[in-house]
Amino acid sequence: MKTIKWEKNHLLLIDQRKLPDKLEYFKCENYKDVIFAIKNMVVRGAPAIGVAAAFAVALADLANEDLEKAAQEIRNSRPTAINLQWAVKRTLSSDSPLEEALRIYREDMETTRAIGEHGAALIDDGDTILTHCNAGALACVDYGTALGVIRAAHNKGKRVKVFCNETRPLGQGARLSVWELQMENIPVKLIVDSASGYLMQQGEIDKVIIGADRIAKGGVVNKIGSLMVALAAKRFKVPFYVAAPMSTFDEENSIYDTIIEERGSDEVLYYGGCRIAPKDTEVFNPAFDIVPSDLITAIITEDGIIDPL
Ligand SMILES: CSC[C@@H](O)[C@@H](O)C(=O)COP(=O)(O)O
Repeated sequence: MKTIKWEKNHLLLIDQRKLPDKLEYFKCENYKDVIFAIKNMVVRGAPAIGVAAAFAVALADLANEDLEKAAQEIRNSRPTAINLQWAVKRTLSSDSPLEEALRIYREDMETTRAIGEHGAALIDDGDTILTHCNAGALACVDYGTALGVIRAAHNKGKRVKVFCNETRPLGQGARLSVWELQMENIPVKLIVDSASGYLMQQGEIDKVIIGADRIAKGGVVNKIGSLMVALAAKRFKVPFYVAAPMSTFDEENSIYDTIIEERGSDEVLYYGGCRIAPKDTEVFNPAFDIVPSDLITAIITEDGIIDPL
């Protein structure tokens, strides 16, 4: 299964808004369709957003659009995952944006497998692993980063079990990670986000593995709730790993310079289509948080396992 497919002159994206009930592709015929898909989370997850953005530049180029203007609009579609900026820069500075987008696409598949290989060495037979959000095949072209490590360990015959945080407000853990792991026959249990500290206190979790939207000096930015998981992991001495490609590294800025995306209030006010708070409730809905380096055991990349910056 591929999350992203290029077909001759258009892009197909698994429509992640519809999972787990329906597996459908969303067709992007021009760069504005891709921007819509990124903003509305048809496609989400840092590496997948990067690959989609690369094809958005390619689509703009094929349609003879003003490339600088299109690139700026694509860059602005979501602010936090640095893979998006990285992919736009690469395709824009290439002589053939389509060739470059296809290269980024192929590299993503190689990278996630290399992350899986390196990370699987850290997993012991019988481990129970906690993950947050979805850093799986659906967040990349395929295979995944954090879930790629789990997939690789499972494929090597290690018996692993997974707890998925549901990941409020949009439920990437419940809707996407559980779905992916079930398809791979990897034992998985869903928990509410606030249960993960209790599980660690009870000694039920051997390792935490999450993905990243940005890694820079000082720490890692990832889905809101990652910081609370990391704090509990430190308190209960559970190793806390981040799995991500080198394209997620921001070498120029401090992690505290990252723009943390704020999303709309309806994501919090409604649950499964039902309003769960009084009308006119004020909401603050940051989509990401910052895990400081001292809470991170190691970062798993395609180049090997490294210390946090
Ligand atoms: C390999 S994906 C890593 C991160 O991008 C992922 O954990 C995450 O935070 C995704 O957030 P999302 O808002 O769903 O795009």
